[in-house]
Amino acid sequence: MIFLESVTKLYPGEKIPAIDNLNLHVEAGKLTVFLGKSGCGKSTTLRLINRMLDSTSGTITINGKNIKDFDEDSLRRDIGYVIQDIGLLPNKTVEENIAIVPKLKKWDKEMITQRVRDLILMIGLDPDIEGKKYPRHLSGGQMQRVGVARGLAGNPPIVLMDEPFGAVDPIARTKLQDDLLKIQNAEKKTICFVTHDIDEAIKLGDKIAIFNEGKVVQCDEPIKILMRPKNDFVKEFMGETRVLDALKIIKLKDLIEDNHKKITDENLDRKIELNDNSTLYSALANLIEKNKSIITIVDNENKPITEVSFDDISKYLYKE
Ligand SMILES: Nc1ncnc2c1ncn2[C@@H]1O[C@H](COP(=O)(O)OP(=O)(O)OP(=O)(O)O)[C@@H](O)[C@H]1O
Repeated sequence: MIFLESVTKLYPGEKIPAIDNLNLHVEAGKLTVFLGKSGCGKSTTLRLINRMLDSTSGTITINGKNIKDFDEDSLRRDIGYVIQDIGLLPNKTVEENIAIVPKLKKWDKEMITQRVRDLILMIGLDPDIEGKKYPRHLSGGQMQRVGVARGLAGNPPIVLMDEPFGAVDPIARTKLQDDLLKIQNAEKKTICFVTHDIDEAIKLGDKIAIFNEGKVVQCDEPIKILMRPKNDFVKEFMGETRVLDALKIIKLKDLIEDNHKKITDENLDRKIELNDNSTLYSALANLIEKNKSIITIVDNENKPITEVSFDDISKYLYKE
């Protein structure tokens, strides 16, 4: 849905382009994380997409149409933009801040009130309490939430988020990430999300685009980035614990569906209860803890379903 083809951006007066012949395909309805070290061109790429910046060369299309052929104002209204320093208007309440784009889009009053209310609830605040407050009366984390709500308010199909949770403490950040995932599940926006936090990228991304020196080196599902890094740069960037990170995101039930074995040992001393959140990491931790090579998987009534060995985990991790 968003295609960047051979895009280059040379800032005026600079010798080295910030974006250098970059190619990227951002899929519709998915959250694509732009991940990379400081200065590798993530924010510049975001700003090229909503034309806050114009490229020096190359083509960017949205749904097949060159972004240069869109009316600039309507392009920006249809692309939500959430930044770390969210710039809420201080003289407007939370609900008024969130209502800005719907008002610009001339939605009817009732629709605006409903959308604003729904969003305030979705970001875990109370429309009748925080909704009536001014930004200076909110905590940093609450302000970030309002920034996210404001970016989504006009129901834009595309949302660009530039380190939106960078300035909050780790606990508030985890909650913000969980809420974003919930909202994304319901709204299925095309989101480009900039971060340099690997854990955040793995948790949020349907896809992760790894940036280096103004180029996208690899754009894939998190599991592929972790287990099939395209080159040494990606491998090193994801770090020496990348295999453990992969174990944490692979569901145990996926391995079991793929590899259903009969129970050979009824010893329930080495068991793990299967639920939707069980991962290969929990299975492996259990194997190590019990110092065994096979573990029995039971359902929530303690009935054995199957068994999983160390080898099964290792094979599944590396399967094509
Ligand atoms: N207005 C500007 N004029 C000149 N150079 C710029 C300008 N903005 C950014 N750059 C340079 O372009 C390169 C890419 O910057 P960009 O902000 O896109 O990187 P980034 O990956 O988003 O970094 P960070 O994670 O630190 O925000 C950097 O070398 C930066 O110094």
